[in-house]
Amino acid sequence: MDNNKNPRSSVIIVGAGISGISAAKVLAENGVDDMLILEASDRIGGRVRKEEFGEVTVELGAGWIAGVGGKQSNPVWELAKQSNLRTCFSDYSYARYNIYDRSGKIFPSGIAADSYKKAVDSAIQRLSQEANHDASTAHDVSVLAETPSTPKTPIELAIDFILHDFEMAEVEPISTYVDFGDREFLVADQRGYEHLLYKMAETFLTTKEDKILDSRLKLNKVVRELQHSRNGVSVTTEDGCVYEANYVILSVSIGVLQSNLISFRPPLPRWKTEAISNCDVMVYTKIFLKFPYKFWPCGPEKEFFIYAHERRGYYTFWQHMENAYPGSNILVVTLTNGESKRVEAQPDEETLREAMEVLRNMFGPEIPDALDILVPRWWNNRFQRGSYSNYPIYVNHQHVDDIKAPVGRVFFTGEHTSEKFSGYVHGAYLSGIDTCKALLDEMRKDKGRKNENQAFLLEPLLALTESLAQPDAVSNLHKYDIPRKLFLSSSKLGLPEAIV
Ligand SMILES: Cc1cc2nc3c(=O)[nH]c(=O)nc-3n(C[C@H](O)[C@H](O)[C@H](O)COP(=O)(O)OP(=O)(O)OC[C@H]3O[C@@H](n4cnc5c(N)ncnc54)[C@H](O)[C@@H]3O)c2cc1C
Repeated sequence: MDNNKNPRSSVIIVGAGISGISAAKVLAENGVDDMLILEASDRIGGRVRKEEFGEVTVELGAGWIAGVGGKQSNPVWELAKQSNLRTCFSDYSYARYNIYDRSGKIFPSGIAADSYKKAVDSAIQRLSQEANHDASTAHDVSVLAETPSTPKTPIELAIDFILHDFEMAEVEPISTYVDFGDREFLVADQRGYEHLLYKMAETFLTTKEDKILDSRLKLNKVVRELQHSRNGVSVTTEDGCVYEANYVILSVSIGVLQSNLISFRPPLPRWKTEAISNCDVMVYTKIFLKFPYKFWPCGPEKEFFIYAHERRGYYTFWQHMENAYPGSNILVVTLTNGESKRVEAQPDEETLREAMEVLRNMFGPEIPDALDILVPRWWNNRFQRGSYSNYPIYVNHQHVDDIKAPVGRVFFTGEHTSEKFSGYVHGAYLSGIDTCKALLDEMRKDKGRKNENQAFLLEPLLALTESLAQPDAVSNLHKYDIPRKLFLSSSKLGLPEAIV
C-alpha cells in the first residue's frame, strides 16, 4: 500500500477520462514525467465506456463522434481515423417520419412535418423570450410557460423532447456543427470508443498487450480530500493514502464536483462553488434490449423511430442496431433526466416490462420478449452523478470562465470546462489540452518568479563574492568576516517555502 512517503509529483491528475488522459499526454510531451494519475474506478475511460452485450460491444456512454464533415477536422475524428475505428453514419433526419402512436400507426408525414415545425417555432419563441428576460424573470414559469405553440399532443410532446433533450441542432447553431461539420458517426467497433484513450495513453505510459502497466497510473484510488496551499497540494484517497504534488488537475465531472465526494481544505471560494452549483447536469440513458429476432422495420431510413405518448420523454426515442451490427437483434431506447432517474431507481425487470409494453403498442402483441436488458446508471454512479453538463443556449461567459478558472494550485478540466464543446468527447479532449497548457504556463511563470527571487537574494552575495575575488579587497577581509549565510543552502535562509 502507498503511504505518506510517496515522492512528491509535479502534477497529480485526478480522473482518467479523456480530458485527464489528454492533459497527461501534453504534460509528458512537455517533459513533465513525474506525474501521477489517480482514477477512482478500475479502468480508464470515464464516460467513454463499452460493455459486451448480446454478443457485440455496446457503448454505455459516448456513442457518436459528433461534428464531422466540416472545413475544420474534429480532433476526435482524426484519432478515430488513425486507429481505423469502425463507425457508421447516423442520419436522424428520417426519424420524424417514423413516429408511432399508441395504437402502432405511423403518423402521416404531413402531420409529422407540421408538428415538427410547430415544435421548432415554439422552441425558438421560448429561447428568444429567455434571451430577453433578465436572470430574475427567466425562471418565472408563469412568464414563459404559455406560448401559442406550447406542445400538448403526444406527437408534439415527442418532437419537443427530441428537439430539446436529443437533437437541439435545428434550434440554434451549435459550435460543434458550425466548426467541425454537421455529420455524426456512431462508433461500432468491438474495441470500443475507449480504444482511442488506450492509444493515447500508450504514447506516454508503459503498456504491454493492451494493458497499462505504468505505476504513474493508479486505479481504484478515490480522491476524497484536496488540501491546497501556496506551497502545493496534498491529495488524500479513500484508502487513506496521501499524495503530494506541486499542482493538481481535477478532471472529475460537474456532477461529482456538485456532490460531496471531494472536500477541499480550505474550501473553494464562493465564486467557484456558485459557478459549480449553477451548472445543470443532464442525465442521458441508453437502454439496450436484446431480442431473439427482428420485428421492427429495417433499412437506412428506419434506423431511428419515435414513440408518441402523453407523458413527455416516456420511451420516446428508439434506434435499431442493424446498421452498426447486422444480425445483432438489439434495440436501444434513450431516456433523459427525470425518466432516467426514475428508471435507475427501479429494478431492471420493471423497466423491461415498461419497454415491452411500449414496443407491443408500436409493433403488436405478437412480438417476442427481450432476452436481456442493460440499464446503465450514470446518475447513481458516485464517480459520475450524471451524463454531462448542460449549459443554457445563451451561455453566460463569466459562468464558464469561473468553472474552469484554477483555484491556487488546483486546475480544473473536463467537458464542463469547454465553452464551445461542453457535453462532447471532443470538448473533454480539447479541455484537457487547454488546461494543461494553462498549467504549463503557470509552471513556467512560477519558475521565472523563483529565479528572480533567487537572483534578488543572490545579488548582494554575488557582489560580495566578486569583491572577494579582487586581491585588494581580500587583503582587507578576514575569512570569518564572510557572512555565514553564504554557506547556507537556500532552504535554510528562512524564506517562505513557496518561493524556494
Ligand atoms: C450516456 C452518455 C452518452 C454520451 N454521448 C455522447 C456522444 O454520443 N458523443 C459525445 O461526443 N459525447 C457524448 N457524451 C459525453 C462524453 O462522454 C463526455 O463529455 C466525456 O467523455 C467526458 O470526459 P471527461 O474526461 O470530461 O470526464 P470523465 O470521462 O467523466 O472522466 C472523469 C474521470 O474521473 C474519475 N473520478 C470521478 N471522481 C473521482 C475521484 N473522487 N477520484 C478519482 N477519480 C475520480 C471518473 O471515474 C472518470 O474516469 C455522452 C455521455 C454519456 C454519459
